[in-house]
Amino acid sequence: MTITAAYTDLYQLTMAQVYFKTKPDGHAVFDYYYRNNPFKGGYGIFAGLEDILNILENLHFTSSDITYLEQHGFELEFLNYLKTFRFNGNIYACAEGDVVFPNRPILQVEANIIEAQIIETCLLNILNFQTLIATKASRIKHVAKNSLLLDMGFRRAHATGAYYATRAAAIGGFNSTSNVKAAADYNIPCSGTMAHAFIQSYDNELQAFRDFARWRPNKCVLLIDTYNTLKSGLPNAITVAKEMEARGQQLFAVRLDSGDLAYLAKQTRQILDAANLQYVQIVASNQLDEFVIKSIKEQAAPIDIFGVGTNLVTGKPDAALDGVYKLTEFNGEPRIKLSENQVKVTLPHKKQVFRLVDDQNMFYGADAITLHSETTISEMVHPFDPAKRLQIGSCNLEPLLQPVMLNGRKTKPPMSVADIANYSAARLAQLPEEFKRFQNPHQYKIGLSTQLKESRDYLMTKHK
Ligand SMILES: Nc1ncnc2c1ncn2[C@@H]1O[C@H](COP(=O)(O)OP(=O)(O)OP(=O)(O)O)[C@@H](O)[C@H]1O
Ligand SMILES: O=P(O)(O)OC[C@H]1O[C@H](OP(=O)(O)OP(=O)(O)O)[C@H](O)[C@@H]1O
Ligand SMILES: O=C(O)c1cccnc1
Repeated sequence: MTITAAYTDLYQLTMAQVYFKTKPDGHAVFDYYYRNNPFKGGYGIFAGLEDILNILENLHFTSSDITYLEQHGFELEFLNYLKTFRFNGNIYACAEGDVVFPNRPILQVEANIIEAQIIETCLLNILNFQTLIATKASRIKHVAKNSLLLDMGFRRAHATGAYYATRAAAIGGFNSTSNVKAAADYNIPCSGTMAHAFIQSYDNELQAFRDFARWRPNKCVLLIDTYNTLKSGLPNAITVAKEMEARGQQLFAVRLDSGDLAYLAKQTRQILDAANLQYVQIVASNQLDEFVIKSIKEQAAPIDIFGVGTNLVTGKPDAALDGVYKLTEFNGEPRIKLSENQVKVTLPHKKQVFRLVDDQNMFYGADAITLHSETTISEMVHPFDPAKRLQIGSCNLEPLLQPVMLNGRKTKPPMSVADIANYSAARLAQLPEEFKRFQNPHQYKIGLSTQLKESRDYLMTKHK
């Protein structure tokens, strides 16, 4: 499926037609943010930016999109407008791969209201999913430490989501993927082992391993649990490893895919070492996630590579990231959405988000939100408790929202997925450990500038 401008919800177009008729020059600012950290964790990893920018640069309605929309009662003048539709707006965003937190803008769209409205669905679709999966991947990376991570999720992903899941997983810290198409398009290392079917297709396991090693001498990984891991798979793999040595080759690894992975890894390591095969690595897979890998690591299992599928690419157990897109300014006037639930009251205005960084270059634990026109901030106030104030003092202030698209054109050359992943890891290293633990992580604070809070409070009173 090619993404065109029709990659949207119908109501965006229904609203767009009315904007076209009543306020065609309306100028809007929308915030993208999410409300809750995924996985009850302490942070998120922002991903999907480069993809959405590429989509926006080329966004248009095809003639078949227009023909389809004709059946939905859109009138001629609006359909003619859609024929030449392009996104010409500005986008300000956190860097892709950055560590992000709830209820503060991660990205802002500033554009003609028709354009800003039509792109909402696609933008949320791309950013919510990739941010969810990159966050999951970073949690898995956090516990896997120096072990390598292989994304095996293609077959279990929500259909074409696998493509973006693979990219997001790489941003979050996965080293390679089994997904050939995504690997090729995003220049992500591609790797893989073998399936049980291959071994089952032979009358005996040893011959299966021999043939596989013969035709795949480099990075050959033998799956050793089809019949009996320690009594059959491992001895047969050792036989083949020795035959490979005789040909001047090396078996790369064996894969464990069932049973007690820690116990089997320890036994396998011992037996391989005793056979002088210290270089043969151990891959483990089977319904892994960050909790199982953490436990396996605590058991000191000598696993070099973890293969992770379902739990990674589906973002289990969270079905989705709750990212939203809210109007904050129209024709230069601040706009608000009220809610019974204080946290859901939106923050008006085009804004800036400053990250506080201490003199050790670590994140201080709070982001400050200001009007876009404020270039610095010395004191921030809790969004709903005026008694809670923080003097910013000696912290450095990093303005997170930077122009990444101006007048519909990207402002920067693309970054490779590997560079985004390295940046993400460096940013995560600046986040203190208490925000990374899985159980009741510290809450990263949010503060408003006095001007922003006063304007927000005024609008709340005005609309009550
Ligand atoms: N040492 C371990 N510590 C913690 N969890 C483990 C350990 N070894 C395996 N697991 C996890 O326990 C679960 C075991 O799954 P399950 O009960 O289906 O067994 P299985 O070995 O997969 O059986 P099958 O032969 O049917 O494949 C998996 O999620 C696996 O990742
Ligand atoms: O994290 P997971 O969702 O478990 O993903 C990885 C699993 O996918 C494959 O199993 P599958 O049974 O599909 O094929 P196989 O014959 O290669 O084992 C692989 O062998 C792993 O067990
Ligand atoms: O390469 C593998 O071992 C692999 C790839 C996809 C799914 N399961 C395993």
